Amino acid sequence: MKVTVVGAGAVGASCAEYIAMKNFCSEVVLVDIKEGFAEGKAMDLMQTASLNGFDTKITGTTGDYSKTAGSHVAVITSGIPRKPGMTREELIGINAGIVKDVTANLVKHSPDVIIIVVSNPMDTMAYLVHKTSGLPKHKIIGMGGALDSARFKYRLAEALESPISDVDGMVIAAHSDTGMLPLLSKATRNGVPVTEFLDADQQKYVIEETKVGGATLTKLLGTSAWYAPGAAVSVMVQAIACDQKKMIPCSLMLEGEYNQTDICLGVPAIIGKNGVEKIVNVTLTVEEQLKFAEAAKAVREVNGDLKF
Ligand SMILES: O=C(O)C[C@H](O)C(=O)O
Repeated sequence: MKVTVVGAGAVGASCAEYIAMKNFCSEVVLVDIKEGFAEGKAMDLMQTASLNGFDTKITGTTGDYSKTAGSHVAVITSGIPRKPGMTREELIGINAGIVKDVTANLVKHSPDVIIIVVSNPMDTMAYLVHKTSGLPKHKIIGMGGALDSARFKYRLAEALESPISDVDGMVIAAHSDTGMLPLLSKATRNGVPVTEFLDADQQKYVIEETKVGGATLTKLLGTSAWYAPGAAVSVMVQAIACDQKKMIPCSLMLEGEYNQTDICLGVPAIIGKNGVEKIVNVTLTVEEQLKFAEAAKAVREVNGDLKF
């Protein structure tokens, strides 16, 4: 299994590192436009191989996409991250052009590739890849839900004062500060609804902190996060590489599911060797349905700024 990660910045390098550490891929190719940067990151990571006990070969290239030929999966992290005070949506002007070019280069050299989109605004960038790549829809997956769900579980465990391994929960809808929909109604602590443990204020805290999870880190770090995004990507790539049929919330092109059409939004899906094996229809409460529709409206407005 050959995986390409485009963008060797903090997020891309973190993706490559976690993928390699899990030792399920033969090769990871890092691509960057900054001269020598991807090669340097690849070499540094390879020098951890004997220390960390992995056999994945990591190589780097400065923009030579011929080196990515035959990739089964490609991860797009390219573009600029947000700065404190910015929304993800504000990045569309610069990132759309970059994501479009990267997609064309990837598909040219790996026509059967499965693309995982990380660049922001992620739901809109995933939509752009659908509109420009020519790939079938099961091969384009936006990374947001896996990350947002991990942040939800972190906040749930914090409020419950429980180990994270006791907690399960999922975030769907948009990967944005306002459009995320943490499904509190379905979150559990060892099978028991978390609503039986948390009062209204605690529930509100968990939901609000989850939604601004990325913004909180951006404020603390001065740029956006990388460890959890990298780990989330590695879980998705592993689900594909090992045909795990794992249920992961991802930003997918909807054609009627959740009452939406022609839009990429976060929904639970079974991820396996073909990419998206199946979208899972979860019954939402009326309030959740309304929030999902509101998130869709906002993403649609951002999508309207795209030029193909
Ligand atoms: O928050 C960001 O801008 C980056 C990423 O989408 C994240 O959620 O960490």
